[in-house]
Amino acid sequence: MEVWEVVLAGIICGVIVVYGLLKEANEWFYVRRLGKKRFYLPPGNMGWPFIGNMLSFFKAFRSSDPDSFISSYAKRFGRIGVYKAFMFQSPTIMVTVPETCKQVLQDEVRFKPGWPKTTVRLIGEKSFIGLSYDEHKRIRKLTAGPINGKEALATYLGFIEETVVHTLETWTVMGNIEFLTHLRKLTFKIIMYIFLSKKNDHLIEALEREYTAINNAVRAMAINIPGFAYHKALKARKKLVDALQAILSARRAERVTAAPQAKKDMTDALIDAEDEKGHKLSDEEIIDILIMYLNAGHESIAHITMWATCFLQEHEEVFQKAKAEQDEIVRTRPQGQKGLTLTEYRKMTYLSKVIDETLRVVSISNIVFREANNDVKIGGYIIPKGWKVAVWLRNVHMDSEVYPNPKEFNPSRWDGPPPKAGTFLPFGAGSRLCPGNDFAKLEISIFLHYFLLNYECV
Ligand code: HEM
Repeated sequence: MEVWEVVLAGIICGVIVVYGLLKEANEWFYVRRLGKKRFYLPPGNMGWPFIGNMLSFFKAFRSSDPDSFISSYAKRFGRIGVYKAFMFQSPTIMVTVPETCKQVLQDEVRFKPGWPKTTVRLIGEKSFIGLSYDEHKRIRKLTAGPINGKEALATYLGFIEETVVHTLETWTVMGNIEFLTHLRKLTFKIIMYIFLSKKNDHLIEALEREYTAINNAVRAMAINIPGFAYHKALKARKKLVDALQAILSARRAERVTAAPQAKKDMTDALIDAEDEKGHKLSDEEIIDILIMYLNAGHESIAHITMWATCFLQEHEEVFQKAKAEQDEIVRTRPQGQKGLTLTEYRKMTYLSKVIDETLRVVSISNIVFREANNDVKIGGYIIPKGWKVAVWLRNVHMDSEVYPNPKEFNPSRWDGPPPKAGTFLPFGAGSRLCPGNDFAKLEISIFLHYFLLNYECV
């Protein structure tokens, strides 16, 4: 054998050994240390050191078939709805079918929020995703009613309507517009008014830009180097914190000198909030809660509104049916009544199906994260204490056993009785169910009402 052949054989053997070692590294490091418990882990694979399964995850979400990542597990291991993986730098159990997702979301004792550290750093340690069990309950009670309650919806309806009508009129004279960008501006304007009573366009545009930078990085690799999305997002968060601190300080100063206001917004409610021991929220806590609410309260609505508008445009029959319903609402309106009422909104039954179908097909919050407080048995397998749980809401909505022909946009699939518990989770479930779900549907409906009556995209 020639020397070069020996060297080449050595290199090939070396590469194979290193490949094998790297491929098993996460398995040895995270799985073997579980002792006998490891035999009760669900099937799956732990991917490569540090990056785990993230390369195939990103590849799928950048392709035209984002569901290929999770469906590859079902193909390899069967539709068992629980798989092990290594994602966002943590050993993770992925739950993917209605039964397992529901079990995790409804168990707030054995599961706490488990968002990747990088997401928590962007949204805030003191925001909802970082709050302890008791703090979370208190802040929910304080903020969910004033957003989603019947009285709140009736109060906000007028402002949402006025802003939508004005914005649509402005767009018609702007020529070609980037639809999502402008929808984001619209939805941000609305949430800024509700939380901070701010109508200043310049301020709203500046803050919305920072949110766009944050949202671009929520699912990006956490590389804090200039030029990378995560680095830009951290800088954007700092700017947001500074701007909100200035607003909050000004509000506190105003409240000392000015007479008490009859009209209070959510910032006032957060300043006034007190627990049973008389503790008030610090500025840091209020700012993180605001950062999360302002973000959650505009980004998803903008995306769902955009998709619903596109689906309506693409499906002539659905468009005509939805338009007929809105025409009828206006036609039967009492004389002299200007604008929409909550009663009219409740009559938009077909439009509600269009929105639910959009929420299902798009599944904008495709995954939510938890962490196991203890070893938890699920579907006959174990989720070890400290492991993350990725609750794959999108997979529930794309499950052909629940929704035949799941990729098809078909509002009529909602004609029958309401969906079975755990099969429709666009807003999550359990104690962390989205507190803005009714508000979101109201805002999307108002936009679509005016769009259907007076406009079309060209
Ligand atoms: C189409 C629109 C929306 C969608 C699809 C959506 C989806 C979701 C989902 C899936 C969760 C659950 C997260 C989890 O279980 O960890 C959630 C939580 C949350 N959402 Fe929404 N959301 C929308 C609109 C809104 C609006 C309008 C607001 C505020 C006005 C809002 C505020 C929040 C907050 C504060 C949480 C955290 C709740 C908690 O941890 O207790 N969302 N949202």
